[in-house]
Amino acid sequence: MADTTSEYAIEVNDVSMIFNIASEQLNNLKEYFIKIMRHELFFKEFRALDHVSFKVRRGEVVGLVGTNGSGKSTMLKCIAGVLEPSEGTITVRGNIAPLIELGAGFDPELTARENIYLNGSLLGYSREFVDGHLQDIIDFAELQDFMDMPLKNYSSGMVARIAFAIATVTEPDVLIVDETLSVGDVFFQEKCEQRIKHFIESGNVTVLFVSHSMEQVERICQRAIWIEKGVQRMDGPAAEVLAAYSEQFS
Ligand SMILES: Nc1ncnc2c1ncn2[C@@H]1O[C@H](COP(=O)(O)OP(=O)(O)OP(=O)(O)O)[C@@H](O)[C@H]1O
Repeated sequence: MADTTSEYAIEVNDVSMIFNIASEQLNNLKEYFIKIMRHELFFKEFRALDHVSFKVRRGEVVGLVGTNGSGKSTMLKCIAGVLEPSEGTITVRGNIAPLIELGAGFDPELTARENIYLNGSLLGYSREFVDGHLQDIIDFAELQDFMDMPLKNYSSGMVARIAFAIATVTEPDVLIVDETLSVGDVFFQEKCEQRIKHFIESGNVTVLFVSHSMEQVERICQRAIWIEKGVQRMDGPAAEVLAAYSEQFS
């Protein structure tokens, strides 16, 4: 049962994520095993997140910004529970709808319709729930004529449509949106933004949003957190953080 007493939906407490990366380039698995057996393979630590802490209030809409490779997706994956942080703790209160990796939670060999059931079950929806909401999902995605086509034949934008439609068919407590939406066409992006705005207006949904479009972050988010090379640089009102972020690179 979710703890609904705290005012915070997300608490990130001193989180670091360390990846071990091979210190040399190997061409194939055979070379890799030979090196391992000979104890010749060395790893170096790479800190993708370095002591990051922040709290997000219930109903708050927060944008994560930063240049390529600065750790935004890693942060979202840790919050979604896909990755376990190397150090620190994360608490999420309520059910979470993560839209972080396009195609995650889908089977390319199955049809779109079958994938709706598969992905729905991963989000914790019962079969009866999906039965009752199937038409809403199909209508929102606008893919009625493609429901019996295997997902492997879908374009990335079509997959994004299905993924967003399933994850948002009911109001989640926490919605996490990585750049998955950017592969959708402008009309679909606009439709998703309207749905996110509707959630925001309800005041019940906490949204964590990653986008490289500063204009979009400023339009949707009240607050922004800037992460650069794994380090939290700034946390504050979206307009102020975005101004400092642009200033840095101008
Ligand atoms: N599984 C992994 N193993 C090793 N390194 C990784 C792994 N996942 C991510 N990284 C590294 O961590 C860093 C942060 O990556 P991340 O995807 O979180 O950045 P990002 O801010 O989301 O970037 P972008 O804006 O390009 O999407 C990058 O240098 C990336 O190469």
